Formats: sequence, structure tokens, C-alpha cells
Amino acid sequence: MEGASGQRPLGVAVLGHGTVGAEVVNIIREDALDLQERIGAPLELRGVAVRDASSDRGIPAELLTTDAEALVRRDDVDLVVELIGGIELPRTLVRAALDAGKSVVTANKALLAAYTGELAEAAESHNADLYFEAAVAGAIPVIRPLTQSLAGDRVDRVMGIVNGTTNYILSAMDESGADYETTLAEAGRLGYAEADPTADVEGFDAAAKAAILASIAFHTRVTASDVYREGMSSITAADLTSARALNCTIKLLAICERISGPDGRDRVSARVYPALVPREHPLATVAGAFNAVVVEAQAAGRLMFYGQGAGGAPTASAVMGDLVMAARNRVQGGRGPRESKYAKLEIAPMSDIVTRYYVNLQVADRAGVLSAVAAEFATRGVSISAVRQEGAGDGARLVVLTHRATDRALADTVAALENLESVTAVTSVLRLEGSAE
Ligand SMILES: NC(=O)C1=CN([C@@H]2O[C@H](COP(=O)(O)OP(=O)(O)OC[C@H]3O[C@@H](n4cnc5c(N)ncnc54)[C@H](OP(=O)(O)O)[C@@H]3O)[C@@H](O)[C@H]2O)C=CC1
Ligand SMILES: N[C@@H](CC=O)C(=O)O
Repeated sequence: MEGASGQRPLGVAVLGHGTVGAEVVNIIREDALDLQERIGAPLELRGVAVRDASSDRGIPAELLTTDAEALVRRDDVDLVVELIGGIELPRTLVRAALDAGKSVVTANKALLAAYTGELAEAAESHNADLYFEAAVAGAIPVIRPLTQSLAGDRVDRVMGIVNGTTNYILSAMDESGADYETTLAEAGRLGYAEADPTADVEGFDAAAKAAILASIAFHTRVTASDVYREGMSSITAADLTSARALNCTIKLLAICERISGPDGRDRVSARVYPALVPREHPLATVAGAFNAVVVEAQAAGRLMFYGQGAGGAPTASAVMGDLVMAARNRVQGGRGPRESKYAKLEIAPMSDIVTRYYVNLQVADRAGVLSAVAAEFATRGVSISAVRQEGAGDGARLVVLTHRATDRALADTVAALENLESVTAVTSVLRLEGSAE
């Protein structure tokens, strides 16, 4: 049957009706006429796959199914929107869709970071679109600028806050001294956190996003296992207080860089860790579930993208943008830009990365301790930028901030400090990013 536009309707299957899926289904149903105008053909919702089809979700019961695979394979489905989460089931469903020549929109960064090559090749060989704007930084357009707007430039660096849950927690701890557990539970209630919030707080979600960003920024294939990762669950109120004393805050950062290897050839570094960020840096002011991504490209210079990084409606905005693009491509009989020919750049090990360390040590409060600690830095060629003693007696602590050095030298220094007789404990080690020095 043809729509008012004269074009055959495009059948859409939405897999998942949770935080994001429910918003997407609402927009498809409520904005049907506007979408038809923008696409040039009506979108018709063929079904919504869920785990539990018995609950009332405010949509016609006949749309609901627990058989996602059968829904994807229906002949009247042209476009598949995957919003289930996880890896293996969505992989099967997305492959089934692409192999049948259906275009796919997904917000699933874990899936993409694990199987980017396989899925891109399936899309390529079956002439289908695979879009994933929502997989990185929620509502913020960052995938399309990197894959299209900057396709003719050379990107050197992408650094950002790409996880809303952890930014929500760190901002609340910093601004009001809020408690970690309470704020994490709140992030879950607000729909920011993953089904298993370990993915957020241990940096897996940000690492998956870093893999996607590095892949498209550097036209190479980077998977989640290539990303160096540290989570933020061990950050304490004391760390934030010390950061404040240095005029910094703490943010979970994803950093993707093109760096030169020892043979002069380009390599890629992708890493995620909580870092001190100077308060005057633009990323320091990004609060709550907001995300921001700073891109440095040779001709464009520095660009910054900012907005809501998590939550049902913001993420649905990015999903719908992709769905409209994929649908338009169908109407016009083509497909969007392909994955760039990939360069297979080597992954640089973390030990080669040059960074700055902040080290917090519990120490004996007696003469000679400072020089013993300083000697461990000096022996490994690490220059100290600032040292401060906090507390006295049993509560004595030394806070050391270094100048730039390789992560290898910094990590070796910390290992040596752990064995120093006058150091009772290395209480925290964080990197400092975004400083001019
Ligand atoms: N929430 C956010 O802010 C963002 C999420 N994302 C990504 O979007 C995706 C969806 O996230 P979100 O909406 O938060 O997840 P939810 O957990 O809220 O929703 C998941 C949905 O998938 C359905 N589902 C689960 N297993 C199956 C199955 N075997 N068959 C059919 N349906 C199934 C669930 O059904 P039922 O309702 O019956 O339980 C539910 O409707 C994830 O990949 C996530 O990483 C990306 C950016 C932001
Ligand atoms: N759990 C994620 C959701 C969006 O990707 C986050 O907190 O950023």
C-alpha cells in the first residue's frame, strides 16, 4: 500500500521498549506525519520486541512480541532499530537484518566496539546502512561530524566525557559532597546507567565509546579490548578535596590520540581513566549527565561538542536522526557513506603515553621522608611540579604532582614508592589531563 506521498511505506521493527526504545516508539507514532514529510515515505511500525509482552506499555498489544528474530525477518520490515543492549543477542539480530539487506540503527556501543569490522562488512556486502549516532554521547552529534563533516581533514585527537552516569556521580560528589552509592542509584532511576552499572563505573561503557571514536576518527579498527581502561569507583571525597586544592576537578575521560611510534609511523592510543582536569579547562564545567567531546583536527583546529549524553529522550533524538537518514536513503534507492578504507594503525601501549601524575601517599612524619620520596621520582627521570604535605603525625600525607613523563616511568615510580619503608600506603594515583604544561 502506498502512503499519501505516493511512496511505499517503510516498515520499522524496534527491538527493545526500555528507556530509549519507549521514547523512539513514541516519536515514530506521534510524529508520523512530520516524519513522512521529511523522509518522503511513511514509516510504519511493524512490531516492538520486548522480554515481557504481557505488561501494558500504552501501545497496541498486537505490536508487542517476544520473538525479536521473527520480527527482524518479516518481509515487510525494511529498517531495524536495535535498543536491547548486551552483545550476543543483538549481534545475531543485527547480522540477520544486515544479511537480509535491511538497514540498522543501533545505540549499542558494547556491540559495535566488539564487532565493528564484522558488522561494517555485513552492511557493505548487503548494501545496507548501519548507523549508530546514539552509541556515543547520547544526543550529541559526534559520529556524523567525524564520519562526514571531517572526512577530508586529519583528526589528531578526540578527548571527552562520554559517560553520563559517572559524570553525574563525580559532579554531585564534587559540588555537594554527595555520597557515591546514593548518586549511582539516582543515575539508575533517571535512566542514565546501563542495565549493569558496572559497565559505567568501571569504564567499560566509556571504553566501548572510545573504541568507536578512535575507529572513525583515525579510519582504523579499534575494539574495546584495545582500549586501556580504569574505572572511577575508587574515587573518594578525599580525592576530590585534593583535586580542589590543585584548582582541578576529577572527570572520567576517554582519550583517543594519533601518536608517532618509535619508527615514525602513526599509532593510535585509546584510553579511559579518571583524571584531574584543571578548572579552567572546558571539560571541567561539564556537569551532571551532560557529555562533551573535544576534537582536534589539522585544518579545522579545535571543535567542541556538548549536550545531554544519556537518558531516554536525548538518546532517542540521535536514534531518530539515524532512522530518518536510513529511511531517506531507502526512498532514494541508495545508502549513506561507507566505512572509510581502514588503515590498520598499530595500537600504542599505555606505557608509551606521556602524561602527568598526581600521587597521594600516606607517609611517616619524620625528617628525610620527602627526600627519599623525591629520589624515587628523580631516579626514573620524572620531574616533580609540586609537593604538599597534608596532616601530621599518623595522618601525614604527601601529595605529589609531576611534570610530563611516560606512563612507564610514572608507573615504575609508583611501584617503587609502594616499597619505600617511609611510605605506609599509596592512597591514590590519578593522571592530570588538559593542563598546558
Ligand atoms: N539509557 C541511555 O541513556 C542510553 C542507552 N544506550 C544504549 O541503548 C540500548 C538500550 O538501552 P536502554 O533503553 O537504557 O535499556 P533498557 O534496559 O531500559 O531496555 C532494554 C529493552 O530491551 C528489551 N529486551 C531485553 N532482552 C530482550 C530479548 N531477549 N528480546 C526482546 N527484547 C528484549 C527489554 O524488554 P522488557 O521491557 O520486557 O524488559 C527492554 O524493553 C543499550 O544498548 C544501551 O547501552 C545508549 C545511549 C544512552
Ligand atoms: N550508561 C550510559 C548511557 C549512554 O550511553 C551513560 O551513562 O552515558
